Amino acid sequence: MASVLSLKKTIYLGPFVHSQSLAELEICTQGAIGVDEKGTIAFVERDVTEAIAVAKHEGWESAELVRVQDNGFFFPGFIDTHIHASQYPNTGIFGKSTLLDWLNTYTFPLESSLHALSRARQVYSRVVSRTLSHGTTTAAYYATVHVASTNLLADICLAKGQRAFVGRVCMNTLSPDYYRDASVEDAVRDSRASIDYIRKIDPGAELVAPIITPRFAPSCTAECLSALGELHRETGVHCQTHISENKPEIALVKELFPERKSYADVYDAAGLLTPKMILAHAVHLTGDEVELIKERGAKISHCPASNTALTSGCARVRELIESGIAVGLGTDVSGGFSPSVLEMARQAIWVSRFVAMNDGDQAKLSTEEVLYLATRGGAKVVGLENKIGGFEVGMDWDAQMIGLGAVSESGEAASESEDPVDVWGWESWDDRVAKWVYNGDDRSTVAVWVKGRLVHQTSRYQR
Ligand SMILES: O=c1[nH]c(=O)c2nc[nH]c2[nH]1
Ligand SMILES: [Zn+2]
Repeated sequence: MASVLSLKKTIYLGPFVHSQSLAELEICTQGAIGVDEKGTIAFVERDVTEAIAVAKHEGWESAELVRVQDNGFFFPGFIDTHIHASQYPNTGIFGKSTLLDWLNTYTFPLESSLHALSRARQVYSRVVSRTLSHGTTTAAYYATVHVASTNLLADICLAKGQRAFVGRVCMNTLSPDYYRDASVEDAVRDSRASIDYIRKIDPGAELVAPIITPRFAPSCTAECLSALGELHRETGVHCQTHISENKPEIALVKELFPERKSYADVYDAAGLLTPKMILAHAVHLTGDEVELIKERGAKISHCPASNTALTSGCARVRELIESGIAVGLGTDVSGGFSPSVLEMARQAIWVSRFVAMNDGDQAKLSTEEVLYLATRGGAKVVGLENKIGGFEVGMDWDAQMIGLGAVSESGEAASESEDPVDVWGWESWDDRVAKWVYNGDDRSTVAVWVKGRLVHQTSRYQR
């Protein structure tokens, strides 16, 4: 990884957009954001000329200047709160399956094949590059049960400069013979080995941190969940798992854990329902479970594309948000078919419309709201809300430069790039942002920074 000390003071000039609250975006059309040698935001100026922005800040006279290109704006990096790095080759491959048969048919065979480090390297290099190209600056990754390849994923995130939580998957029951933990002791020993390794390569968790990862209740015995709960208590490491994704899964949990009041209670009894737990899906939670999750301070990753692809259901995101639970977005590759959080923002909007068709208009999520979930909401879910998700003094410069294609008076695109968004010049800024949300893709992501380091750029990016 390039040393952060090699960064130069840089002023990012031009429009910027970020969330101020769930419903409110700040759109500053003439901004100047100063980022110091450590990649931290030192100042945020609004409505100033370039010359004034530079002159106002002593010691910044020779700072590098990076200007927004192509009719665009700076936007905080996206946070993918739930993604299976190991499933990336299967994106789009799910047929008509639902969760439990999808796992056996498509997922376990692929994951088990990543014990081969050469294959793991190929898959993990690609998924980290691809998610960076879509503006994902932070990801909460599931790897596989294999320690060496899980550790390799952490190495790759660090080398490519992506902020990440990397989890070695635990599964000691109801799993295929060829892909499982042989015992609770193995699950704990191997989780610990991966935690130790990741803490060694990035001791201050500047970029990469471990995350304890029981796959989900059906694939872990009560003893295994409790042992992982104890490991969580002992190490203070974050946790991630799945909850209430589809109805047969919930019925199975009831059958496997008859003594527990609910699916959420299974995790609570194991000491896993804490403020550092990320629960993916949460489609069919009962009111009591929502209350329990809220009380414990656990977080939720909403995975709209996956929930639709595997016909799991439509999560009632408005209710979750209104209950006070922190919610972010997850691609859930490869239940989800796309590694793009922007696509998840769109999918979250669509799913909320389907909920609204039954429950009423208050269920609808707005463009502003899904952008909040993709950034500030996600930051809360991974416990980094003071560091990432917005443009505030003291936060890290985890950002993307968005470019939109200008159309000239003759009707031709001003640049030769095949930009997916045409801007005519007569749109309001709110409309430009909406056009990006509905039409943008990785071609709109001109450049991406994590902690001030340039980690992705397209040929359009010029310094
Ligand atoms: O969407 C999902 N993807 C998975 O890999 C998985 N494992 C358990 N439950 C799961 N749900
Ligand atoms: Zn998942």
